[in-house]
Amino acid sequence: MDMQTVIQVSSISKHYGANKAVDKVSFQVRKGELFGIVGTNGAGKTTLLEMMMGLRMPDKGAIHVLGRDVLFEADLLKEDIGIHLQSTTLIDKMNVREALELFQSFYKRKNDLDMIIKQFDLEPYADKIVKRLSGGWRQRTALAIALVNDPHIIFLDEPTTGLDPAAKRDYWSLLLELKRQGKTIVVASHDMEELQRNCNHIAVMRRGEMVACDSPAALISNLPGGGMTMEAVYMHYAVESKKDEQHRPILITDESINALNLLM
Ligand SMILES: Nc1ncnc2c1ncn2[C@@H]1O[C@H](COP(=O)(O)OP(=O)(O)OP(=O)(O)O)[C@@H](O)[C@H]1O
Repeated sequence: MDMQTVIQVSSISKHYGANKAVDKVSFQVRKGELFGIVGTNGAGKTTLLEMMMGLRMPDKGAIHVLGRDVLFEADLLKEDIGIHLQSTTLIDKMNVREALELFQSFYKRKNDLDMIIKQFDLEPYADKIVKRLSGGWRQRTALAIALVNDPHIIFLDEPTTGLDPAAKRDYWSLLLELKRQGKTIVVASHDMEELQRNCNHIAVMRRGEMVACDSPAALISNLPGGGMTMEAVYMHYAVESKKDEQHRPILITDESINALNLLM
């Protein structure tokens, strides 16, 4: 791992029975990068992200984040990373400031909350109940929460899902500002245009495998059939063709055996 590499993922796998949620995936993320992960639903993005955060353990392979071996030092790592809540249900009944204070109490290193509130333009909302905020402001609050421990790396799992285009754009400009401040950001997302514009590298997942990983420009220029956008890259690598589906192995599960027994 060279000086600039802050995440090193080495041939990690996580299988749930016969389902290869993540299969032999390797890549690295450098300091200050905005690193994107794309893939269809169920491609393994969340499993991959949560293994990097130390929330799920791989069956095989190794992950080093900020020089720590995640398999053995997940507790120590938590101090240095920011975790973005996928759902705000947990904090729905609190006001914005209370939610930030609660999450800050979990960490030893503490960022200045007033500064975070100001940076995110949350001043008018600080005393408002999270549940009553619009989707965009709730996601902004969730991002602010990810910063309460002044982390080096922020992990985000589809943070803009369900937001309108203006709120999405605002959210991405916040991410760019954090990148400018030197934060490393790893984000699973379906916002192809924003990913193309803003990411240094993007990993494309399909059925647990990483089928491509490069800069958006390289991914686009290496498209065999041509194409000008990340959307085309996504359609080429991430979306299964009818032919792939025909070759997909049939999983024999207890449920399918029971169903067959019922038919016979
Ligand atoms: N805890 C679990 N137990 C069993 N199977 C799981 C578990 N978590 C994920 N899976 C399976 O692993 C595969 C990858 O799931 P994962 O949630 O990582 O995909 P994803 O790309 O994040 O999808 P989405 O965009 O829908 O969140 C899916 O087939 C999913 O059903």
